[in-house]
Amino acid sequence: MQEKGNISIHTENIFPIIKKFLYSDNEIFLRELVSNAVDAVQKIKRLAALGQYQGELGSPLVEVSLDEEKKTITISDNGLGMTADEIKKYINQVAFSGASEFVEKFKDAKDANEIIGKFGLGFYSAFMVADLVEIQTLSYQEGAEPARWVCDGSTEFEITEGARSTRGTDIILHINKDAEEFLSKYKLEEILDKYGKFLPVPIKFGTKTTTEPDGEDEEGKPKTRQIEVDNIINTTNPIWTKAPTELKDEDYLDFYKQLYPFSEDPLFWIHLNVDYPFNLTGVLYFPKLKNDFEMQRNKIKLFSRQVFITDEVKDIVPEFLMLLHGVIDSPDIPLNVSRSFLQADSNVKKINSYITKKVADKLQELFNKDRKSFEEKWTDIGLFVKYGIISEEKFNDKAKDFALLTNTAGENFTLNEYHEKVKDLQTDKNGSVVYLYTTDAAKQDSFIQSAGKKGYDVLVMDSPIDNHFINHLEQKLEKTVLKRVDSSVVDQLIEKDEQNEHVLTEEQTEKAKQVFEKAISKPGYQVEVVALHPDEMPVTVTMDEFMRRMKDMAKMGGGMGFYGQMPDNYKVAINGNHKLIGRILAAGSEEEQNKLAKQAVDLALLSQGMLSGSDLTAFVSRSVELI
Ligand SMILES: Nc1ncnc2c1ncn2[C@@H]1O[C@H](COP(=O)(O)OP(=O)(O)OP(=O)(O)O)[C@@H](O)[C@H]1O
Repeated sequence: MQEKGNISIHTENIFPIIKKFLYSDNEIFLRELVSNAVDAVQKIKRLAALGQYQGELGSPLVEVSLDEEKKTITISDNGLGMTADEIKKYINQVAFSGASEFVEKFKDAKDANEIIGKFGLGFYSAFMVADLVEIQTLSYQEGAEPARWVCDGSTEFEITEGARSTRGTDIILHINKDAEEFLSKYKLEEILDKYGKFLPVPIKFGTKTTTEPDGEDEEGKPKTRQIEVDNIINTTNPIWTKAPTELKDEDYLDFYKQLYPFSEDPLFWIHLNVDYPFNLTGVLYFPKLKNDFEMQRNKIKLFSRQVFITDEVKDIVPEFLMLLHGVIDSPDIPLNVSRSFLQADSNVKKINSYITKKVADKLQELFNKDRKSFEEKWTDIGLFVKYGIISEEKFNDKAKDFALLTNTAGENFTLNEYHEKVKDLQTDKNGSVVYLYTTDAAKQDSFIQSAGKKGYDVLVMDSPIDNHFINHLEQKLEKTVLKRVDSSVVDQLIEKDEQNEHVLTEEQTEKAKQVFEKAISKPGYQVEVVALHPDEMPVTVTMDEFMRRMKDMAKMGGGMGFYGQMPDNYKVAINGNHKLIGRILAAGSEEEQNKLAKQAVDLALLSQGMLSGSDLTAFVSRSVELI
């Protein structure tokens, strides 16, 4: 048997595509060839199960071996092998999908999908690293002859009689000069570990030494001995291939540790399992969030039939769940294709919304089943939920029932509960319910206290996402506005019909305004005399809610450049009912008035963490003097 020929279907055009576009990373040749070997082993098992192969199956095994001297890497399997005709058909006719014929032939078999090879190009990735590729193979078919195929990466090939005496295939790669880095045991081990750690057939790479018990010595103590065993690099039944009912919490936690050895235990997990209208299994974990979000992205590993593909799951996993950890396995995600294609793919879209729905359902279930524990985890979960609420309408529809608002007392409320809680006291004269919030409870403490005295409740909105969440709430909730607790003096936070009066005469009011304007003598501060309770602070400095929000957005790069450039504008509210104001007005000299007014303003700024630099120094020395 000797035959020479040309590989059909414009192979000349295909090689550069394989090299450049399909596989940006040439290490994946090993993934492709090992996957083919795994497929071959699974196919023979299937044939045996269907009664179409009666011979000895042996233990399924794929072996990767390295010969540094000969500069070869060999991938061997005891799968179904190929006849010379099959080589011509499956290997030579590149675009002819061998798998589709296989499926056609066994289409009545259950799980035929499982064995579809999707691309028909994987084998040729060998030429990314080899300048000569040889196949030695013996088919399972009765009376089959061993066959050998050899190709140097041009469009010419040669088929001759082969040397293999047992069923299966060896793919021998003669590694080219540019790819010699792969002729290293460590490099291969690393690649196998990356792509093959969870393949469904044992993958052997060399041997390793282990210790096993070896009877007892003369004194009756147990003895051990060292033996060489196959170095199997993979776990063939990772947890996502099992049914949730077979698994205990420890199994999920162990698997998490295996994937992320240095991480704290996750908060909870979701086992994904769907076979219609697409195939997908996996386990997604909610990690404990650290502040360094960037570090926690790209922690979801994408597999296709247990072959690791990538940890860039953008588009497949909704953006707001990118901080989740775990694995997703789906043969229905197109691989090796460009991002834009992936975005447009209808399966990818379906998978994306499936994951969104599953996560929402799981959260709802946790909330319903054990609200206390849900609340305890809220600091971590809340970030996902808020992000999801803002970015995905469908998620919002579900999440609005379990999203929580937390107040300064640490109590949690659903959106409906909170509305009920505050609506009586916190409805303004226009009928809008005003939710008060703090972004920094320590800094805004004096305002929180004042609000508290009025019976108002204050929410804590201090996570990085709350800025956006606040805007979202205002859009979604009917007749509801949110105001930061320090955006006005307490009486003006929630405007009511009744107007309070202060005790100063018109003349005194005007005088007080002048004194304070002079004492401040800085642009951007607008002085106003207001009627607050005598126990409230004599002076309060605030920034208007709208202005502050716009400025915050500008700082975060929200396209509000105009507001970013506006000077800071503050309101200085003088409490006409505070006895200190009367004292200032009654002070002996103008100088004395000025000093006291300055002191009162600085105290207000100090209590809000707004006093620093030379102003702070001046305040301290003035205080010393006054004592
Ligand atoms: N080790 C092997 N044993 C038996 N047949 C093989 C082996 N490797 C490749 N083949 C045959 O060659 C065909 C083409 O392989 P190739 O890797 O190019 O495409 P594929 O396996 O169909 O798809 P892909 O690997 O891209 O998912 C396979 O479908 C299979 O029929």
